[in-house]
Amino acid sequence: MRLRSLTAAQGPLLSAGILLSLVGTIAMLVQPLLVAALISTLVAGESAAAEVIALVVLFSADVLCGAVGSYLVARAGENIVLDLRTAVMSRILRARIPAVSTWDRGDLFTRASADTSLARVALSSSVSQLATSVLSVAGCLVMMFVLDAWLGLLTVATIGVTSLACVGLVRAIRTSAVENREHNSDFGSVILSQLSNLETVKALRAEDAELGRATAEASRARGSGLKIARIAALLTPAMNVGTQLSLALVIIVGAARAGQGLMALDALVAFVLYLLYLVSPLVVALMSVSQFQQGRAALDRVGALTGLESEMTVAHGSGVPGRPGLPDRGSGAGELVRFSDVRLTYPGREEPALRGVDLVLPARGLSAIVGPSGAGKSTVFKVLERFYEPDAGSVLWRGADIRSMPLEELRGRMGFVSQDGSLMRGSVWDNITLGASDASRDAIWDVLREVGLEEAVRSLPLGLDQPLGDDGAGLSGGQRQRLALARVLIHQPDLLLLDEATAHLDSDSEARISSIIATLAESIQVVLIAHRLSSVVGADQIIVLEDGLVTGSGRHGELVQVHETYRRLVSQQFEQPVAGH
Ligand SMILES: Nc1ncnc2c1ncn2[C@@H]1O[C@H](COP(=O)(O)OP(=O)(O)OP(=O)(O)O)[C@@H](O)[C@H]1O
Repeated sequence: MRLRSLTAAQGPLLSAGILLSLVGTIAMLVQPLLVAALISTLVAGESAAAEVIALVVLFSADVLCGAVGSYLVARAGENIVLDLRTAVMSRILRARIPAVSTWDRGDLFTRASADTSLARVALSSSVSQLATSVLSVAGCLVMMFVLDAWLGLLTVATIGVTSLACVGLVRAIRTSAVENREHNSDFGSVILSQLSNLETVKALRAEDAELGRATAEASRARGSGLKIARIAALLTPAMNVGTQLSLALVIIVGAARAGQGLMALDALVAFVLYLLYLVSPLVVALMSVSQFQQGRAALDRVGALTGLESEMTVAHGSGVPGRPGLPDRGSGAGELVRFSDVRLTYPGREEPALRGVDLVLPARGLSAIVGPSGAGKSTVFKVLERFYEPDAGSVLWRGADIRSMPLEELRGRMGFVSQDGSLMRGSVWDNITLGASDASRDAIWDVLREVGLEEAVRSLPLGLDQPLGDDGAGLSGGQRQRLALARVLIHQPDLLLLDEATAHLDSDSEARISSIIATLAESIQVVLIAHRLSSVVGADQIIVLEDGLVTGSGRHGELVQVHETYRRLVSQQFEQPVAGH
């Protein structure tokens, strides 16, 4: 993401807007001169029609150019925000999982939403305001010196001292703006985590504590926001004092000079008009420098996301020989996946999650990975999906190293369903076509039928267009899981990975999903991670993972005979005494 090039793309629009605003400013600058000419003509008792017409034209040009110019600048600003947001989201969505997981989610959220919006101020409106106001100030000063150099010097001396004092205020605003962005971001992180865990907060009766946490963060943001407001509030009055002082001096000295015949009366009127015109652009110039500083603080935060490492940089051939592209479905001797001595330690962790895993998944059938909590079961899936790269060892897909394959195609051959199904905001249709935008209506109904959801979806008030909310609200837990299953089946995967996909379901829903899985396992490889061993006893292969190592594999009957940990897990689940007996 190159911020400069994003702004450069809007350069023509921004320049056109600034140019028009400048034309408007020039039209404004000429007005006092015309007023002076009008006065002299009237005093001389001549016709002032030409001056009046010229004044009307100038006023109209001032208004029209100013309005169109500021619209173009605003448009360029909105375009910059859009480009910036697209670039930021492309960075985030294409980043490597380990790179993203080092960031706080709320922080990423604020950078992508609020900070990109503030960046617009820095890149468009404040730049344009600065250009027009600096031109106005310079133009006014030049005209004032042309009218009367002594009065000009007097003005520069009084207003100059005030402006210098204000520059210090602007610097202080920048420091507070950086602090305020951080505080707002912290507040965003807190509310994001609270919104994602609203039910847990309620169940734990932690509303008051959480409200306290949110209020504390909001108060910190208010504190730094007020600090900015206090400094910014001083800017205009400080400038006003300078102007009033200068106005009083100009009128006194000007009147004296006019009395001595050193200055014409119409020139004095024009001078005073220029002085009045000078104040507002001067304040705007200072304010836009302060706004620019605030926008820069936001822009720096957005720019920091350029450091997110993209998956594209690790997607292909990390020094691993092998032809690119996915191997044919027939290759690999009926073997779909082979892990050989796979080792992985998560970034920032000392203990490895996988210590040399060896396993084989055939092209068809049902495999289960079982083992104690923290044994590394989910990590096996993460390695397969290439969310994390192993530190050592290799993973083969139909005989070819997965590092030599296009990431998109590799993931396209796998379907992954997590514990909660992770439905997205949107309709049933949006969820099923996620990553499969070209799926036909018939194909969608086919997969819904396959997972036994056709009736349920047809009975929804809006059918496929029924909005589901963030977590699929509107569907039962079992239906959500089946919808998540339908969403991956539409891609016709060769390998289905189910991470505790039935953990939250009642036995009826679990049985329905188990029967769907059994049917699928006749044609593809299905791998289950399951704590409930009842769902894996019929598996063709059960892999026992302990502390990052495969300590056994086989069918249920065999493992019960020979594997100590598996026997213990089975006895814990099937032979628990019933409460009260
Ligand atoms: N993103 C991560 N960053 C750092 N450590 C992690 C991460 N994910 C998992 N771990 C650690 O790696 C080890 C294996 O985790 P994993 O989730 O694979 O275990 P699991 O067998 O699936 O556990 P469970 O059955 O409880 O879900 C654990 O010690 C865990 O704390």
